Amino acid sequence: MDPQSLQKSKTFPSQLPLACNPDSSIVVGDKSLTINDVANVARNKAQVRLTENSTVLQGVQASCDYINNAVESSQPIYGVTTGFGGLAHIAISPEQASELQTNLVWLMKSGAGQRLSPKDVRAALLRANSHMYGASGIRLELIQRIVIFLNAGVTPHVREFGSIGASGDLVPLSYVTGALIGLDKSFTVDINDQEIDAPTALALLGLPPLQLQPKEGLAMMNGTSVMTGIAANCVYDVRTLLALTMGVHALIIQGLNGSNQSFHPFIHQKKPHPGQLWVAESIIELLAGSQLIRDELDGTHEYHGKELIQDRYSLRCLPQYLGPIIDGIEQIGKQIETEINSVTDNPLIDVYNQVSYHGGNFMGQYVGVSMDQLRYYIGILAKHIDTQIALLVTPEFSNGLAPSLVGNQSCKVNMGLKGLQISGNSIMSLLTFYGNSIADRFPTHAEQFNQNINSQGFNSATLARRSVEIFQQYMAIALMFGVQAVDLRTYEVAGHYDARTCLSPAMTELYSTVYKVVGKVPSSERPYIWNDNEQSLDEYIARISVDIATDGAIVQAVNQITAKLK
Ligand SMILES: O=C(O)/C=C/c1ccccc1
Repeated sequence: MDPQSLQKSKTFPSQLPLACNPDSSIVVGDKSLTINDVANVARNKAQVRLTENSTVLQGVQASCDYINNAVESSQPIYGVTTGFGGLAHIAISPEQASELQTNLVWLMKSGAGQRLSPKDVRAALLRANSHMYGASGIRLELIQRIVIFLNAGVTPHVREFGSIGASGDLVPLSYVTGALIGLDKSFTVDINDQEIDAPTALALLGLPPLQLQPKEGLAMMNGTSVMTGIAANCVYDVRTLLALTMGVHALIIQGLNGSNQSFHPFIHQKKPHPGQLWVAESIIELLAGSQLIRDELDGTHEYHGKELIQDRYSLRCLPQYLGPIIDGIEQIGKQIETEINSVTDNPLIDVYNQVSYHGGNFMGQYVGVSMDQLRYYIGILAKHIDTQIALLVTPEFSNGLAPSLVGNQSCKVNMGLKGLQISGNSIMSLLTFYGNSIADRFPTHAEQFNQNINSQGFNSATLARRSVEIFQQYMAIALMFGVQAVDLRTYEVAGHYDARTCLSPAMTELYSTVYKVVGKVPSSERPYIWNDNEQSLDEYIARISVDIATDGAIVQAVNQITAKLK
């Protein structure tokens, strides 16, 4: 077919009116979407609209025309005029081509376990982006429904188990598809934290139930969008957690009266890995102006014959340790963005040349392997912080801080942050355990041996989601240690506990916010924790971790660090 005629002759259903301001919308179908775009839609409810670019819209329609022609002329195309997977030898008549697609939704409605969070399902609805490439044979009307659901805050309920991540996320996406078309009352959605059935939701949106056409079930369900949506949200969260990790180290180094010398550019230019350079530069900025550190950037060595002349590795080698993690997470981000902007179903239609290709873009191996790596990185980030905390609480290594960072030492029953450390120790072990891989544990016999290699990408992503949530709890503990440590160090240096006067300016906002979130203000009289019986530390952990998980004030306090991460 002449591509020129494609552009001229096709007509398209008019766009449904959307309740949104098009200027601030995220446009799907024009350009590549970023992880930030996806997170913005998923968490901040940014509005979405489809491109009006006529070439793109014509491509979508042309892919449907291709499928319809193939069905009418009884051409054999996998999953359109044949059965699925290990049953792909079964011929399907044109009369049953539509029923085949609806049936796929029913047979894949076999998920188990809890529901995924609305923000992860919303991220998955960026499947619309994949369909706008015009290679899937799915009607614009169905793609528009995804956008309508997103903008109206209607989120299909999807279960946490059921995808091996090979033929994409068939089981999870069956729930999305069934809800979009209003197939049955057993498909349910969330609207404003309320559960309603999908047909009722469609009625509220003023939409009729939709009959799937040939290829449309496969196009909707045979892709990586759920694992990719979860992964995008996890990468977004981990960038925040990386920035907070830098903040925690900057507090702890000050608490330990560490030196800034090991971050000198001379050292890192001699081993110029991008991540290592970035960490060293950033830590120098985060420590600048502190009265709590040993300022040795000029090459002098403060030495009184008592302490080691140089810091222990968890401080001195911080850029070399964190560098590969920074670089690795940047690489993961790039891979997830490529996956977001990919067509991940099968077969794919080349409307320009009027052919279709059998392939396997639904294999979620990039997500599986990258989320394995993400969890591994989270584990070793936590282990590093755990080591720093061990230095803080042990007088032999803390350069003069009270054991277990006890606040009021005159009260002998005070044991300080002992419980908090043990709680953190228990979480760190979990995080390193979650760092184990799952991509290599795939069943080799799945689906009549058709899916005999598979990615586990969905499981890897849901494990990453859990690992992120646990790390948020851990981060709350780490921040409490950092704040208590700088308060106690301030007392050593200045004879009072208000660290704002001695701390590096770059760290004062994070410091003050960790106070504010638990309803306290820094004071010269007392550190963050004074007597053990004056507060419930578990409530502090809960408040701080909720703030982190909801992009609250603590996250805003490290915005400048996050902005420098790619
Ligand atoms: O082999 C494929 O391309 C797809 C397999 C499959 C299996 C079951 C349902 C849908 C797709």
